[in-house]
Amino acid sequence: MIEVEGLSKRYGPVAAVDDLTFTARPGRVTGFLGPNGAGKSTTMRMILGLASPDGGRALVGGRRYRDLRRPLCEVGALLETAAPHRGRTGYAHLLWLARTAGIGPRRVQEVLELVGLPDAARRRVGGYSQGMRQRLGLAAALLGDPGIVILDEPANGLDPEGLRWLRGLLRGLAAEGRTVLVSSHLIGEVGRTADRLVIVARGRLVADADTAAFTGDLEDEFLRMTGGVR
Ligand SMILES: Nc1ncnc2c1ncn2[C@@H]1O[C@H](COP(=O)(O)OP(=O)(O)OP(=O)(O)O)[C@@H](O)[C@H]1O
Repeated sequence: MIEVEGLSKRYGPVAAVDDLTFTARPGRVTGFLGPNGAGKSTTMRMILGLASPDGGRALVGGRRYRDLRRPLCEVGALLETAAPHRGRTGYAHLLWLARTAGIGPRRVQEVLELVGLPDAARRRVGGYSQGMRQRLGLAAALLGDPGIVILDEPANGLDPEGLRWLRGLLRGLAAEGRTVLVSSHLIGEVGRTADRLVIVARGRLVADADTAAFTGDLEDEFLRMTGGVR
């Protein structure tokens, strides 16, 4: 479970996140949607202890991220900014991450297969396509077999086959009882996968409902809700 309660963060005059409250529950894919600059990445960074809130709090499994004893095994994250070293192979990158968390090499092989990268794993990351880098990032997020998965724009760089694969992966993770929070500015893509949609605009919550409750054209509703805030 991820609990965000009254979370706020300002950057100078910009209220990046403004009194935001929502919950992402286990066994569900929660889509975290909003236009560019809506505050999605800032929220995820605060959940992961990478930015400090000016107000409110974010809990993962009932605790603050920085209080987790084995963070990689409790919360897996894919962030847009977390780029692996280009000169390393995908395998070496994951092995290095695994070692920092006391995870064995067998799990590295497992996650590489899970994300469809076993052959590319011995090549240097610098030669990867954007889609392959996303898959490597997903492999890193899943390395510790975490019960909570937080993914910032995981669909970026994926081709249609990759998007279909990602949908299956996310549904599978939720079916295993994990909490899955996925940000996107692509409403159509997330609407096909998520059970629940949390929509933000200019740092504020504008909708928090089951996907099934959105009965009209999802894109029209999204644009209507996110266009006229304030
Ligand atoms: N480190 C920072 N310094 C200054 N302003 C920032 C910083 N990080 C984010 N912002 C600002 O906060 C607001 C929210 O940004 P954020 O990246 O969280 O949005 P987002 O919803 O993730 O957008 P996108 O879909 O484009 O990634 C934006 O106005 C952004 O310019």
